[in-house]
Formats: sequence, C-alpha cells, structure tokens
Amino acid sequence: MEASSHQASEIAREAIKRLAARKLPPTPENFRRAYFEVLGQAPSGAVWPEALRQLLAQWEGYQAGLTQAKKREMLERVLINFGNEPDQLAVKLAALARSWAESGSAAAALVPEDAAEPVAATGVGGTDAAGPLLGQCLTDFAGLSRDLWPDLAARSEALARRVSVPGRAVADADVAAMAGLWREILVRAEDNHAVLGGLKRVLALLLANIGELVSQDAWLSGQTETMRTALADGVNPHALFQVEESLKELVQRQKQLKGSLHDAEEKLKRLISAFILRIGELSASTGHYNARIKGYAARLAEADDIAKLGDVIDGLSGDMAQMDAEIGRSHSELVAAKGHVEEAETRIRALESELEAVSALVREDQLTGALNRRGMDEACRRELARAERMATPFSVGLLDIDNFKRLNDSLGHQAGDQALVHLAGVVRQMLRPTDSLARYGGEEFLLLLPNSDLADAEKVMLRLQRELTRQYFLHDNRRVLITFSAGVAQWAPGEAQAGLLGRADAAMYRAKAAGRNRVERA
Ligand SMILES: Nc1nc2c(ncn2[C@@H]2O[C@H](COP(=O)(O)OP(=O)(O)OP(=O)(O)O)[C@@H](O)[C@H]2O)c(=O)[nH]1
Repeated sequence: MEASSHQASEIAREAIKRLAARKLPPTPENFRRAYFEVLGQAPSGAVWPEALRQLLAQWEGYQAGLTQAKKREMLERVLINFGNEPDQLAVKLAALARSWAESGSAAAALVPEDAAEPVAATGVGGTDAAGPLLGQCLTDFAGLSRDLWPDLAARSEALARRVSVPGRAVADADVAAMAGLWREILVRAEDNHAVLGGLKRVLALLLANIGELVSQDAWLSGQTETMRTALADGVNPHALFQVEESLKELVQRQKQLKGSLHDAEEKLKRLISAFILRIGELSASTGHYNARIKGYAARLAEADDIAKLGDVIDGLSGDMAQMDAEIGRSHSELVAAKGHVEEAETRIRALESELEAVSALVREDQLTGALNRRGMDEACRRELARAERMATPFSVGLLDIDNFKRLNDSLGHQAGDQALVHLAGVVRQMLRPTDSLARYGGEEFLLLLPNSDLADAEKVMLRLQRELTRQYFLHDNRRVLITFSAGVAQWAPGEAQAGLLGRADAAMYRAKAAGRNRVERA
C-alpha cells in the first residue's frame, strides 16, 4: 500500500502528534514506528526477517511446476523492480515466497503484480526483535553455504553478528548489505546453473562420442543411450545416481573391451607377419620357379624327341599351375588385407575430424588455462547480459606484457611461454570467483570484472602490477620482473562488446605510449 505524497505528509503529521501525546522524543526510530503505526503496517525492520525466512524455505523447497530457473527469474524481476526500495522489497519478497508456497496451479507460477499486502510479522514485536531473527536467518544461510561459497558464508556471518546485537535497531545500511548479499547469491546461483548446464553438455558430448566409437557393441550403445535419456530430463540427484551406476557398468565393460582390443591387436600383428611371410615365400617360390623354368628351357633345347618334349611341357605346366595357385592365394590375401587397411583408414579419418570438431569447441587456451577467444566471447556476452539485467557495473582490464619480444629473444621462446603461464597464475590468485581471465592475443590478457566500476578495475590492475613485483618469474633460478601496460574500461549501458574492448585497447596503447608499466582509464 503506497501512500501518495499528500497522504504521506498527513501520516507524518499524525505520527508526530502521537509522539507528542506519548511524550516520546522524536528520534528517527520513534518516528518510524509511529509512522508505520498510523499507516497500519508493521515497520519494515520487522518484515525483513520473516520475508527472508519464508523465501529461503521456499527457495529450497519443491513446488509443482516451478523450476529453480523460473524461481530465479521471478526473484530477479522483483529485485530489479524494487531493489531500491527496501520496505517494498521485503513485502514483495514475502509475497513472492507465498506465491511459491501456493504454487501448483499455473497462476501461482506468476509474480503477483500487486503483492503489496504486508506480511504479518509473526511473533516479532518490532525492530528490536527483528535483529536477532534476521541474524538467525543469516547464520542459517552461512551454515548452508559454507562448503559452496565460503566467502559469502563469512559475509553472512559478519552481517548476522552486526544485526543480532540485542536492542540495536536494524539500520538501512544493514538492509542494503543484505540486498547486496542476496544479489551476489543470485549471481553465484546463476553461475552454478551455467556450470551444471556446461557439465551436462560435456557429458552429453562424451556419451554421443562413446556411442559413436562403440556403435558395433549393442550392449554398450544401449547403456550410453540409457544415460543420455536419464540426463535429458534434467540433472537431479536421482538422474545422477542412475548415470553413476551406468558409468560404473560402463567402466567394467570398458575393461573387458580393452582386453578384446588387445586381442584384436595381437591378431592384426599375426596377420601382418603371416602376410610378410607369404610375400617372402612367394618371392622365394617365384625365384625357385625361375630356376626351374631355366632348367626346362635347357631341357627344351636338348629335347630331341616328342616324348622328351612332352615331359618338359608336362613338368612346366604342372609348375605353372602350382605357381598360379600360389600367386592367386597371395593375391586374394593381399586384396583382403588392403580392404582391412582401407576400412581402418576411413575410421581413423572420421575420428580425426570428429576430434578436430571437438577441439574447436574447447574454450580454454592450452598454454595458460585462461579462456581463449571463443571462451572470452561467451563469457563477455554472458556478463554484459547480466550487467544489463541486474543494472550492475561491469568493467574490463586489458593488459599487454611490456617488451615481451626482448624477453623471448634473450631467454628463449620456451621461457616466454613459462612467463605467460606465470602471469596467468598470478592473475588467477587475485581474481574473485566471479571474475574471468582470457588470453586476448599472444601476450595480451583480458580480465572480465563483473560488479566493478572503473575505479575498482583500475585498483585490480594496479594491485596485479604490485603483486608481480612480489611474485617474480623465475628462469634458471634468476628473477625476471614482468611488467605490463593496461587499459581499463567500464561498460556503458547499451554498449556492444566490440566497443567496450576497443576503448580498453585504446587506453592500453596510451599506457604503452606514456612509457609502459602503467594503467590508463578509457
Ligand atoms: N613465447 C611466446 N611468445 C609469444 C607468444 N605469443 C606472442 N609472442 C611474442 O610476443 C612478442 C610481442 O612483441 P611485440 O608485439 O613487439 O611487443 P613487445 O615486445 O611486448 O613490446 P611492447 O608491447 O611495445 O612493450 C613477439 O615476439 C611474439 O613472438 C607465445 O605464445 N609464446
């Protein structure tokens, strides 16, 4: 129930009258209580704990027809619409939790447009009682998230300690900190969702390839098909359990297959050595026949009667027939072997092109483990969309190692490679879990920094420069100092990825031109 500005001033007037009548000092807290009393609502501090408690319970619970993704989307909508109005936000969140609880009908899956009805603060007398309750919610969350997100758990605990001080009113800053925490949870949950999706796709790819590789083994194909079907319905503990069981069987079967493969290899070896033997025999026998034919030629020259001639021809045609049979046998063996070889070659070519296609899908730079250009494009797209949706800042830092050619020339290309690996390692140590590192070019790296404005991004790059003076790159036990020049740019709403990176690039060039080892803002 929003009060118009006229109503609001009326309510404020009445609230002041009440304070005067009760001889209460007009502190902000007393005024706040009186104001909500006149308005007929519980003060917002009392609404928050209950709203969060309900939301957490429903977030983890199961509701027919509501997926986690759907719930996340609904929650984001509420946060975007009411994120700047803490009182309204608490009320809307409570209403959202109620709508989830009542879910099961299609209508319940929609965010109620007018969910302004305040939630009764059951058992909560006012702001003084709100703190401990809120603290309990935050402590519960910390317990649940400690394994997954230790940093958020720590933040939640710190906040819990702050709001749980008996008699202390919940301050607006606490509510803002909670909203910030909740946003971070959403972002992480979204990332986890993306990771799960990625794992599912990788597994599907793997299964598709296993199926292809073992297409002749009906049993194995059947198993992989079962796993594919189990995963197609969505990743849940039951499906994962099924897949795990199937994989165990698959591993067992693979062991047997390896044995068969070994046998097949042995057989192939025997076939080849037999073939070589045959060729040897053939050339020996043709040599032997050559000698015999020469003998027949001599006997032919000496044959002076038809009977002797007949003997020579009989012997010759007998030998010729035998030779013919041997050559025929070797020829058909040769044809069969050629067929096998061609078959194997076709299979190997198909597998090679499949491998190439799979490699092209890889999103990581092989040397440094940072994202490659493809991975960077995807991550950048995702972060821009998120920044747009959640109205949060997003910045990038583009760094280019200084005088890298000189390092390469003096220490060798391999040392240059190790220097790149070292730099990527140091960057990774410093990044937050939501940040990403991509290899932009040879000795250029891009840092994607969600939830960071230009000043934050500049701080990150300067911190990285300092860190590199502490963590030297060691080559043959010699310390080599790596410095870089960088440009930082903050995304402007509506700006395309190319525009953002172009600005960061231009700033980086300015840093080079200004003498290197510096950070310039775009
Ligand atoms: N070892 C190694 N060197 C690389 C790799 N990619 C690019 N390089 C080298 O990085 C060097 C970059 O040289 P330049 O573009 O002249 O830049 P620079 O020497 O760093 O000079 P400034 O950028 O002006 O400070 C070239 O010698 C490239 O061969 C790589 O993966 N490994």
